[in-house]
Amino acid sequence: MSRNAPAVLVLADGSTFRGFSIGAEGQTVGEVVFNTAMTGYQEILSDPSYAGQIVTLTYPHIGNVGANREDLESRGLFAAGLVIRDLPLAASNWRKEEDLPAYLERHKIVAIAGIDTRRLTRILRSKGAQNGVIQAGTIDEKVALAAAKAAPSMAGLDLAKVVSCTKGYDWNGSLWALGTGYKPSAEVKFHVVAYDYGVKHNILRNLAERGCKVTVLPAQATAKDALALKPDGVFLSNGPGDPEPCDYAIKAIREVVDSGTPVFGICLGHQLLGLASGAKTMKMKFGHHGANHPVQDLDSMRVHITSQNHGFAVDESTLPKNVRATHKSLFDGSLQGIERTDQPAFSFQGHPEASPGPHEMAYLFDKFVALMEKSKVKSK
Ligand SMILES: NC(=O)CC[C@H](N)C(=O)O
Repeated sequence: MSRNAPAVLVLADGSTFRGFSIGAEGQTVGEVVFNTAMTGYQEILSDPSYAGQIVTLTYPHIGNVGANREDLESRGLFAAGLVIRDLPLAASNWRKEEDLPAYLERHKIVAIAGIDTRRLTRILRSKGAQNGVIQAGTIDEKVALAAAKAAPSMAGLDLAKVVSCTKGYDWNGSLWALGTGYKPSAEVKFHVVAYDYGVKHNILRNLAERGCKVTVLPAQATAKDALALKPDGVFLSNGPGDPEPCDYAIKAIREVVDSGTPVFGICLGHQLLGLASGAKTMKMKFGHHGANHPVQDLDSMRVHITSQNHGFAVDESTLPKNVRATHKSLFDGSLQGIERTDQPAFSFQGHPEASPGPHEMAYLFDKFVALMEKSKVKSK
């Protein structure tokens, strides 16, 4: 498609934004959310948790560094669409392989630039996340509005099993470093089974960096499948959609936790651990999507700046007696972390793996390793 073809974003409430296309031609439908991270558009686009969502980036200049093969967080791009204010004329970076529009087109992502993302963000913030449609190339705003109105709500959608791997595999490779790129996995000390509900690769790299051999299993693997591998710990990944309909995962997690195996969950994995422990989850108004969210660790009372991407949350008022709150968002007071008091299981709502974002929560990976160490010693 010719660059600068017309494009439109229409929200279900009728709000219409006219701009130009910077990606594939066609129409895309999704829940429109905004992300305030100033860097990391490639990691965001390739985070499977964004399946079914059109992402608006509030930082105004997107595309400055182009795209490369290294900054992928999964096997491809998962966001349903991209909305930005301004695409710089030139992209430049020593790792750049192509520019953002070519990258979006190749991955068939419909994307719009040149709209007032501040107006859009204010609508999403005051009314809440809502469905929307981007059309690029051929425009029919009436059709776009009808499609936005007809799109299903994110509440009630099980997308984890849709994006998950279909076959288990062994993960290889640890964190990226300047000069070396991705390092090989560290010497193996633990075996972790990771449930893939839409896992981000930097989580697996963080585990490998700490001496974990990681076996990734599909979302619908049973507890028996996981425990048959005799893991030192089980990891529950991030992922898209509503956690509540994922009954297969909730059942498996309950059984894994009851076995006494150390468990660590991130984002969707955190919400699923909450549900498996008897708590309830709820849909938030516009969620948390960004890389600068203050979260307080309720044990140390320290405040950490964190990476976030979620539209659902565990409802703190529903926590049963054997679950305690460990972290809290200082933006809205919502629950950010939990820990079981009767089993070695804990979880975090934000993203300790960053990618993009600050690394201040990486201590949670160390906590998981310490739990595995302790339970290894106990079972000897
Ligand atoms: N990043 C995630 O794992 C997101 C979890 C869930 N889909 C939510 O929106 O809350």
